[in-house]
This record gives sequence, C-alpha cells and structure tokens, in this order.
Amino acid sequence: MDDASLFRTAADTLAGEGWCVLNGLLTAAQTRALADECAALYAARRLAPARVGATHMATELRGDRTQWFDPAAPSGPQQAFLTRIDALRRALNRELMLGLVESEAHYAVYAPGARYARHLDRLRDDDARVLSAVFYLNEGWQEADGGALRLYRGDGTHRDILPHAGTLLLFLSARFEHEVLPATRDRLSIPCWMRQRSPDRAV
Ligand SMILES: O=C(O)CCC(=O)C(=O)O
Ligand SMILES: [Fe+2]
Repeated sequence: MDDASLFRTAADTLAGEGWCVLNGLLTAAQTRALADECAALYAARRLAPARVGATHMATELRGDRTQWFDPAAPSGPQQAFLTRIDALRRALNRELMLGLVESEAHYAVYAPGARYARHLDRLRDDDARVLSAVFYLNEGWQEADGGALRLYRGDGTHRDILPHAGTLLLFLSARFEHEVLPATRDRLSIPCWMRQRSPDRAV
C-alpha cells in the first residue's frame, strides 16, 4: 500500500473508532535496526527505570526501563523512525485537523514479569498529548509470550494487541485507558506521543 492510502486508512479508522493498528510504517530492516539499538542500550544498562509523574518511581505500577530519543541528536535508526512518524503526523493533521505540532518518543524494555498498570496517557494538568503511538520491535512474538497491550474501550470490552515487530498502535490519548500485561520474554517498544500546542508550554 502506498503512503497516501496507508495514512488515509489510518485516519479513517481513527476518526471512526478512536484507535487503529497500522503495519508498514517502517521496513523490516529499519525495524530491526531499532530493535538492535534498543537491545544494545538495554544490555549496556543505558535505560533507566521509568517514572510515574515527575519524581515518583513506582515499579509496582510500571516496570519498564526507558531512554528518551534526543530530537537534537537522533541516531540513524531513530532518525528513520522520527521521519516516518512525522510524515504520519502531517497526514493525520491534513485528514483530521488535529493540530499536532510535534512528537516525543522513547525506547522501552519490559523484562519478563514487568507490567504497566491500567492508565491514561494524558498527564495531569497537561492536555498536550493527543495521540499515543506505540511501535513494537519484537520478532517472532507468540501469543503464549504474553505482553499484550490491553486497550479498554468505552463499552466495557477490551482488545489485546500483541507487540509484533513492525506493528504501530495508534489511539486517542485522552480516551483509552490501557495496560501492558506481563510477558515471559523481554518486550521492546517505542512509545510515542503526538502533541498539540499547549497553552502552558512553550512549544
Ligand atoms: O508498550 C506499550 O504497549 C504501551 C506503553 C504505555 O502504555 C506507555 O508507555 O504509556
Ligand atoms: Fe500508556
């Protein structure tokens, strides 16, 4: 599918459902380069325990380790990711008038057994995050490995999305509570947020 149709399909599904899964944002080689870099940083202990709120560390609630992408100095694999996310952001702005001005992204690794309890991605007192986008990096993931992202829908049902390499999950940050279920193997991903201009922040 060419980019225009890929992005239009995503926009249509987002407009209707508020969430969608998009495959084909990056090539398999680009995805593998991100997975290799994330795994190498993790092995070198360069990822730090994630925090909930500004200072509070809460491994019970959230057991991943993360490293933010530096927009001023992205690595080659990160640059490829950010270029494609930016193309998607612009397309969604055109199709849905979302007014998304920037993206922020980090690597995340959940070791076996780690989870992220049910939550909303909107930070308290900050409505800048409009769209959550999670890109997954795990080759050969099986259902028995666990680690699904459980997305809670307004009607009381939920959907489980497995973290297969190359899958991008998109959902409206303010609308969908979600959680990361524990896995039996390391689970690598790039959570990313597309932001609107926020009155409280200089963008
Ligand atoms: O890795 C995932 O599937 C989602 C992570 C998440 O919910 C978050 O970082 O806010
Ligand atoms: Fe989240």
